[in-house]
Amino acid sequence: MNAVEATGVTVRFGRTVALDDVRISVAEGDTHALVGRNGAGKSTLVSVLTGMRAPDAGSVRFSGVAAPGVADRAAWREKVACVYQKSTAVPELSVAENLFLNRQGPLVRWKALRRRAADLLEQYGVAVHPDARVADLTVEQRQLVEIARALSTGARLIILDEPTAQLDGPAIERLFDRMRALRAAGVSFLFISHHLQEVYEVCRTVTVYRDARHVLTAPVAGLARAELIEAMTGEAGGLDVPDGADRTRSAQPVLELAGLSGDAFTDVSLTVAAGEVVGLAGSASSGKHELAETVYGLRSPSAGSVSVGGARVRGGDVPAALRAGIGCVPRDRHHQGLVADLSIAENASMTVLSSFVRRSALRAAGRAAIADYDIKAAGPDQPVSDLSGGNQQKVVVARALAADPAVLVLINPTAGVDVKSKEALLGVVDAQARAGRAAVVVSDELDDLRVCDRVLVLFHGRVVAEFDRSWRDGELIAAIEGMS
Ligand SMILES: Nc1ncnc2c1ncn2[C@@H]1O[C@H](COP(=O)(O)OP(=O)(O)OP(=O)(O)O)[C@@H](O)[C@H]1O
Repeated sequence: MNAVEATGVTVRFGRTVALDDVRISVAEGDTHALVGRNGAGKSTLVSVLTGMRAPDAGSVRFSGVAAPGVADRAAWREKVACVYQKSTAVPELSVAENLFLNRQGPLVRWKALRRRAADLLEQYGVAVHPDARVADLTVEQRQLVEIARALSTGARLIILDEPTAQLDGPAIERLFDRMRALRAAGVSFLFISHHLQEVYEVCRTVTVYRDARHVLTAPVAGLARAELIEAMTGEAGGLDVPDGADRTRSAQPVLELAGLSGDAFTDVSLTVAAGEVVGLAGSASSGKHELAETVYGLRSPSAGSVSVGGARVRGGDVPAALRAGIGCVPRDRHHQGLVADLSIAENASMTVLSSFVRRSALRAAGRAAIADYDIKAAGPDQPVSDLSGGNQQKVVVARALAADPAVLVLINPTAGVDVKSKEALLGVVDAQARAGRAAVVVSDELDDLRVCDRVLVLFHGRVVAEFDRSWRDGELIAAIEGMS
């Protein structure tokens, strides 16, 4: 029996066909991966499978029974739940309130509700207090609360949309252990990820979509990585992430941090030379994000200084950092990244907007960004809100580079970006370094760090290790986890 079976699904947005007669079936108790390049149609399928959007054609059945009508939200919640990268929980409410949101009757009996919440959390082994505010939970805790909520409404199919994007290594392992235990209890998962090694680690079956079409469904065991990538890209041949080993760098310092301290990090001194790429790695609590955000002016330092080309940059002032030549790819494209209603051309040129007098020049710059960064879009005038997540991320990178900054600070630059586009984005970082720019790459993705000349590891706010190019995966991971 299939937990869910969708057939002949077509979805159109104006002239864009997001899904073209696709199918998917997730067997009961299976963990089924859905992969594909940015814009392939994965999120659109999720919206159909969760009843958020009625397809233009096609049908969905859960355990052989036709799906409820789109308006009947409660009926959908009993069938399927999706844990998105961005939380759908209400941050100001408590865990207990979120667990029973839309479920308690007209009379809310708080004491009973709290007790039921405590029982439920215990049943699913979620170590979170029912009175805790959701805003105060970690990403991992929040995901577990959402999974417990889904299971308690009776849903036996859980969709995880890039669940590991914001988790560190140990939290990812804990999530996978939990998925395996739930699978043994008959829960089915549809797992969406751009990390193919995760697909191999936790999934049994994989489906590939390409350009809105179904291309392949196969057992994961026995499917070679090269075959999987070929199904996704339509091209034979592996991937080639540039490692920049042949890059030359000068001794000329560009970015200098002197005794920099701030939110969650202490006394960091670092010099990045022209043509050099420095990686910053560390767990979620290591302070690496706060350090990078202080460098590009989002946070104020409590001590120390940031200088570019010998000139000190005013702290806590993003426009001042930009004027000093520091371009950034921020952590969260939803909040600090893009203006959803503006076009690709406008967003990509935001850092240099005043230099465009003519609309045609702006559009030409937008067209160039689409070509350079491999953005799947209808054209430069398309609002970024219409783009898939990975394609929005590419616009953020294009924007950071438009002003031709002397220093690039990139936080998780390839988050949500498909394997093939990752190659292109890291190629851009490599090319920038070759052109004499300096770059700081903040990431735990080993592929992102391979483009770096050296990698600093932070632990509890301090630099605890430094690796040159010859690092091995195991030793870097051990240092990130504080075991070196
Ligand atoms: N609201 C919308 N209006 C117009 N086009 C849209 C809209 N939502 C999605 N699209 C288009 O539909 C196509 C499929 O997008 P979708 O978000 O499903 O891709 P995806 O496979 O999830 O990509 P990613 O890996 O980047 O998240 C894309 O071409 C996208 O631009």
